[in-house]
This record gives sequence, C-alpha cells and structure tokens, in this order.
Amino acid sequence: MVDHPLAKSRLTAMRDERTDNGAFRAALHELTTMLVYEAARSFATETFPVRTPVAVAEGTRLANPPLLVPVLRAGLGMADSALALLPESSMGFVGLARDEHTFQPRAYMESLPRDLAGIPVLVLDPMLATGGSLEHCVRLLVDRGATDITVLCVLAAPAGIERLANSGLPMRLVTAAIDQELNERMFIVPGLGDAGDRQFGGMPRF
Ligand SMILES: O=P(O)(O)OC[C@H]1O[C@H](OP(=O)(O)OP(=O)(O)O)[C@H](O)[C@@H]1O
Ligand SMILES: O=c1cc[nH]c(=O)[nH]1
Ligand SMILES: [Mg+2]
Repeated sequence: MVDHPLAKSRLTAMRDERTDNGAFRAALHELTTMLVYEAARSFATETFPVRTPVAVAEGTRLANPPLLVPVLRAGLGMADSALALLPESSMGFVGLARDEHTFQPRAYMESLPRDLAGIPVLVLDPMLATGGSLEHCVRLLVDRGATDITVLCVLAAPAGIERLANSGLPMRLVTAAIDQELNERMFIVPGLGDAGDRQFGGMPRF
C-alpha cells in the first residue's frame, strides 16, 4: 500500500462528492504518478556509461520497460500519467463494463500484443471491488504468457483482494487504500463512487 500524505490528500479529493469531473481527473493523474513511482521501485534496472559535460558517469535505465494496460473506462485516467513516467513503455487496452445486476465484467475491447512472455505488465484500474474485472484482465494477460504482472489501483475492497489472491494468478497489487467493504450494489464503501462516471460522466450502457 502506498502510504504517503500527498497520496492521501489526492485520494481525499477523489472521495469528496463535491469534486467535479475535472478536479477528479486531475487528482487521479497526480495520484497515479505516485503509485507508478512506488510500483517502479522494484523494477529491474541496468547500468550504462553516460558522458556528462565533465566526465563519464554510471547511468541507470529500466532493463525491461513494462507494457501499460489501462482497463477502460476508468483506467484511462491513469494512462497518461503512467506513460509520462515510463516513456519507453508501450500500451495495450482492455475494455470491461461490470453488469449492474450480475456484477460480472463484460468484455467489449481487447487490444494486446499476442505474446507477453518476458514482458512485465502494469495494469491500471482505479477500482478493485469484487475483483471480477481485474481477475478477467489478468487472466487475459496470463493466457498470453505474462508472468510478471503488477496491478495498480486507487482503492481496493477486502473481497477483491481475497479473490485475486485465491485466483492463483501471478500478480502484485499496489493500492493507495483498502476500504471497509462492498455494499449491496457491490460499490466500495466508503469508496468514491463510480470512477468511470466521476471522470467522464454517466452514460447509458449498451
Ligand atoms: O472489481 P469489480 O467488482 O469487477 O469492479 C471494478 C470495476 O468496476 C469499474 O469499472 P466499470 O465496470 O464501472 O466500468 P467503467 O470503467 O466503464 O465505469 C472499475 O473501473 C473496475 O474495472
Ligand atoms: O465502488 C466501485 C465499484 C466498482 N466500480 C467503481 O467504479 N466503483
Ligand atoms: Mg464504472
């Protein structure tokens, strides 16, 4: 868990029901920068000589930049910030919409490299509620050969964390907070509402 005063203040802005869509997106962008910074702490690096105006120094770069995978829609609000910190990365996309009645994820888009063997993957989705959506997404990645998967969330519910842990899928979770529970509509409590709607507005589901 990323436990930092600045991360907490951005999360507080996102929770506040008075925060409008623009300010919500701005807080999510900034919080994502912090989450990526923390998640990248364990990324493998390699060194190489770099010439300064004075002498040669030892430079450092990521040995294997990760594939970024925002889960549409809500994960889109994390994509730009993640790519700004990891400009060498490529991006794939997964589109999932949770059914309002069954709470099962419905996949409507998938744009991923065919072979992910040897490629670290950073999944971006602000919300881990029941865990159905992220389990579906990570399974897609594992089916393509990914073994090094980090999931970046803003808020996680205990039920979702447990579901991912019990799935047996290889992944590491980085989150800004773990909330109490889910309500009868499977929303995180106290949570922040619907992270997609709060960024992009409500829309009729097709
Ligand atoms: O853990 P779960 O119970 O599966 O719920 C979490 C999912 O719900 C939200 O997406 P949503 O389905 O609302 O789609 P949206 O991003 O288009 O709003 C969120 O971004 C996750 O993907
Ligand atoms: O609380 C929740 C649960 C699922 N998806 C959201 O956007 N928010
Ligand atoms: Mg939503």
